[in-house]
Amino acid sequence: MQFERSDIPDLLLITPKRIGDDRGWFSETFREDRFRAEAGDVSFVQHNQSYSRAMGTVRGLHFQLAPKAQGKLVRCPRGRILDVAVDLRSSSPTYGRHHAVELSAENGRQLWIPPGFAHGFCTLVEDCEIAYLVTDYYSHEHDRGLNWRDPDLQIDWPVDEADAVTSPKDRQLPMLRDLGRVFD
Ligand SMILES: Cc1cn([C@H]2C[C@H](O)[C@@H](COP(=O)(O)OP(=O)(O)O[C@H]3O[C@H](C)C(=O)[C@H](O)[C@H]3O)O2)c(=O)[nH]c1=O
Repeated sequence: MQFERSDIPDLLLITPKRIGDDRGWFSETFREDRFRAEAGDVSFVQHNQSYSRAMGTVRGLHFQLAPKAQGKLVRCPRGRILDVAVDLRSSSPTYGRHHAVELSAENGRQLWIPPGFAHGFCTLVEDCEIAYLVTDYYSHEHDRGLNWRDPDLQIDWPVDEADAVTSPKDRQLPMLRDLGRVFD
């Protein structure tokens, strides 16, 4: 299992090893000891999975406010997505900056996104699933978001607004400049 630091401190890219044989391969996709050695004192309480039918589906950019802020360990066991995390920590030197990475069933890569970030993704093929561990329970009351189309974020999405499949909720999310201070 390989851990790589990204250009945004605290965001980690994880590539589990695959042990191949005549049947296929086996991979340890999570080990608490290795993960905590790299990410610190993190524990997970919920596991999520979502399926997106169409290529060009955009979910996000979402986060939960404190005290229900969530860290997320994201993987794509089916299909291929562009996964994006935006730093919303007001005290961070990389506030407002994002990291985008392709996660896929083929590359087996995972992205660790600590609390303090907005998270979203765009599907690159049809029939995609993402599966992710989170460090706090879902709370509708604390659920917030940032508009994926915000030009200030300078995210190079592989789909334009007219062709993207999005939820009504996501289409009405605020721009970063209107978000205010959400994380210290
Ligand atoms: C996140 C969540 C949602 N729900 C319910 C709420 C709605 O009735 C339904 C769909 O929720 P939503 O439209 O928020 O799902 P996504 O657009 O996939 O949102 C997620 O996708 C982005 C990329 C994320 O990082 C977050 O985990 C999460 O915001 O599932 C639950 O019951 N539990 C949950 O943990």
